[in-house]
Amino acid sequence: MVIGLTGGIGSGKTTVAGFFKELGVPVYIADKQAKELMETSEEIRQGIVDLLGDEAYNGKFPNRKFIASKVFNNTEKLEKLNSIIHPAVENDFVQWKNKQSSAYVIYEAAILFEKGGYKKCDFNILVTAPKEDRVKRLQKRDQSSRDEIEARMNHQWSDEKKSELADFTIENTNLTQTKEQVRTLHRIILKSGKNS
Ligand SMILES: CC(C)(COP(=O)(O)OP(=O)(O)OC[C@H]1O[C@@H](n2cnc3c(N)ncnc32)[C@H](O)[C@@H]1O)[C@@H](O)C(=O)NCCC(=O)NCCS
Ligand SMILES: Nc1ncnc2c1ncn2[C@@H]1O[C@H](COP(=O)(O)OP(=O)(O)OP(=O)(O)O)[C@@H](O)[C@H]1O
Repeated sequence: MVIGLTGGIGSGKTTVAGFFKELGVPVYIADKQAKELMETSEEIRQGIVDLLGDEAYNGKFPNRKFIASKVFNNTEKLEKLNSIIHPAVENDFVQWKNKQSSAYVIYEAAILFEKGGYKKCDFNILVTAPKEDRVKRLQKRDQSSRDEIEARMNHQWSDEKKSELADFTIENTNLTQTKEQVRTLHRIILKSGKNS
């Protein structure tokens, strides 16, 4: 069974994924794997250089700040970048999933709904948090500017739109309450797996 986990930038999806991991659930973080594939796949490197120019890479390492500056204010380029990276991430996930022997796994991806990945998941969890909380968290975590954060938010659906597709929504403001909701969800998912 695959449980999709998503949420807007800074909502706390990776934090929630960590709570599932503490319960022994295998977790696949799409962002993290995308980063790894960008460093190891020559096909991806060449595709990005063809799209954005030689400045996109320093040797085998992507220049993430440069790439971000080129795509988060250019929908066409972002879509092209996604088309280069996402298929490789999806293929990598399937190979990883086939090696897991647990009752279910978590697939954490920032744009699960936007890109349709939720249709391949048995249940989908949305993590939300007030926009200002998210902006403050990211300014603290990444020293990002408000403009940089909002440029990314502009390429992500609103929480309202995502919540129409989510099977469960975690309002992640208080970490203790969030952790309790994860425990509850864990018990429900295990029980649902027993009946199927
Ligand atoms: C443009 C890149 C190089 C910027 O890297 P950087 O280290 O600055 O950001 P990072 O990858 O950590 O992303 C931070 C957050 O930005 C948002 N974000 C990332 N990619 C996208 C996207 N394609 N669409 C909308 N939001 C995105 C997410 O909320 C993500 O959690 C990187 O985001 C990227 O390659 N994105 C395209 C591939 C992708 O979609 N990756 C994420 C899921 S597989
Ligand atoms: N409820 C909370 N209260 C305070 N800080 C939080 C809370 N949840 C998460 N954080 C912090 O906010 C930051 C963003 O959280 P996290 O990385 O889990 O979000 P994310 O949705 O995965 O972000 P991104 O889309 O950038 O990957 C982190 O520094 C995290 O420690």
